[in-house]
Amino acid sequence: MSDTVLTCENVGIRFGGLQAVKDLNLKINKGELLGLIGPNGAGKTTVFNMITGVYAPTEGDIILNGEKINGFKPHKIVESGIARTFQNIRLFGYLSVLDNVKIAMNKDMKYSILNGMFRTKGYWKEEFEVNSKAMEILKLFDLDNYKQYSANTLPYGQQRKLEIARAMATNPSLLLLDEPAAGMNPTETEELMNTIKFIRDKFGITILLIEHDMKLVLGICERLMVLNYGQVLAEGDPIEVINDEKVINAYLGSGGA
Ligand SMILES: Nc1ncnc2c1ncn2[C@@H]1O[C@H](COP(=O)(O)OP(=O)(O)OP(=O)(O)O)[C@@H](O)[C@H]1O
Repeated sequence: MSDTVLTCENVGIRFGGLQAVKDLNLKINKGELLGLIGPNGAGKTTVFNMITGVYAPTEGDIILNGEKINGFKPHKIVESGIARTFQNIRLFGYLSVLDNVKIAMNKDMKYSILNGMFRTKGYWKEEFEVNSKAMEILKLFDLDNYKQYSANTLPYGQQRKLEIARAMATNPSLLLLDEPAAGMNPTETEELMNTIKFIRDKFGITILLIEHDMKLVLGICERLMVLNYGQVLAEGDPIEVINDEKVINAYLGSGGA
């Protein structure tokens, strides 16, 4: 079996007259940590939106573990094994930390509405299992002590961590992180870097990451791809890529995004 988890073949998308992404060719191998960078408006989030089924590409194919997934609805993409976090935190703020993780595990639950209404033995058994699994995940992220807190009462860095924990609860083979360090202070960013490395090493999960924070990018990414005006400008070893003249010029041209 191939080690490739995700392939994008000549992927593109057009919004009216704007070609937001063009001829994207991308391969990510199992366990790889790949960074997707580029100036503001380069098309990075649009790539995530196509991979996760928010937008269907107007050109090309997206293949996950050998299966063509372009055109799948977002919930089907989650079932296929892709999880993501967003630029702006999207937690259920008034729900508990534990419930935020349990909701993400919904796709694994099998009990029917009737089982739930009448609180059958099957319901309690499944509820117990889901609870235990959610607690295990919270422990991994050092969030178990906050399980009863409303998500929106956690400090910012912990909320970002909870988002990743929630994404991991869907048991993905590919995790997409959209600017996970946005708004974090240096200590929180450092902790986040350790968390990302930890989940990659512990679960052998494949991670594609959009980030503007170069310390984080260079600290954890093994390979970088740079987008500019929707096209790949450079790709390869992170240090070589960020020293590439084309890349420097693209960032300077955008005001150093
Ligand atoms: N739904 C949409 N309709 C029209 N244009 C869109 C849509 N989504 C994105 N775009 C445009 O596509 C281009 C790429 O946007 P995108 O958000 O992917 O960039 P980005 O690299 O993620 O930027 P940033 O770093 O600022 O988040 C931009 O010109 C944007 O305005």
